[in-house]
Amino acid sequence: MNTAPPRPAPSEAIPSREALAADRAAALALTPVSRETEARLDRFVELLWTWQAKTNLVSPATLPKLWSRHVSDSLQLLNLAPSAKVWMDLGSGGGFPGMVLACALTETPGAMVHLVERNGKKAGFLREALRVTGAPGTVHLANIEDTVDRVAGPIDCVTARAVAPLHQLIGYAVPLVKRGAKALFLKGQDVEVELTEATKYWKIEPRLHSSRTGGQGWIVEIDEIKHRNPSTGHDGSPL
Ligand SMILES: C[S@@+](CC[C@H](N)C(=O)[O-])C[C@H]1O[C@@H](n2cnc3c(N)ncnc32)[C@H](O)[C@@H]1O
Repeated sequence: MNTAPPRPAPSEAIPSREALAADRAAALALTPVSRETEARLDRFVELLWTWQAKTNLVSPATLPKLWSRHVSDSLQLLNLAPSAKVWMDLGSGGGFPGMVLACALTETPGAMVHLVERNGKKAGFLREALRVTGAPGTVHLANIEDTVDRVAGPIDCVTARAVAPLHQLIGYAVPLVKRGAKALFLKGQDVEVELTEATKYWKIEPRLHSSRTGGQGWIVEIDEIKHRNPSTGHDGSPL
């Protein structure tokens, strides 16, 4: 088990090794994975600690609960799409949920996670994370809008966390969902407000799942999307 001490910015509180280990244990009890996946996640988390000192990959305030707030939050998606092999994560940032999913799917034949990120430093981190973990993924250093239509082959599941309002995410996901993908969007406590806004533009029948990692989080699951008004743009906004 690796609980490498973090190298936080000077203003950040340094969590103790014990606190980090306890959070890791609690997270893995909530969302269990194989020993091999645990080892890959340890390598990923260690790399994230190292890079976090120079690139802001996650909110510093969440670092003491990195495993429960970020790793478990990502892993919980696997139960909602147990047979999905090819995933696309929009706006992957520091790798949540996409990089964690790639770590968990490494032993699954045919698995592939497309990580879409327009920030060069973060895309560099994601490439390095794929290298050190050996997880099956590919990084698209690009805008989501330019990528969703261009990736060939089937996508089973499209994900996003903390990237854009729901109506915009739905607009991004339309080409993928039309090709058969399931959308799983991690959202916070304002999910109802976001859903109300989204249904102005899109005909959807979302299923809402309460986050297993506690807090006020939700997962919005969508299998079908139709334009409510054909004269709307890619993100659902009026043309
Ligand atoms: C707040 S971060 C969240 C990162 C990660 N999903 C997470 O939950 O930790 C949002 C990320 O999405 C990326 N992003 C936002 N809009 C994007 C777009 N249109 N195309 C590509 N990347 C985008 C940003 O560069 C940033 O890294």
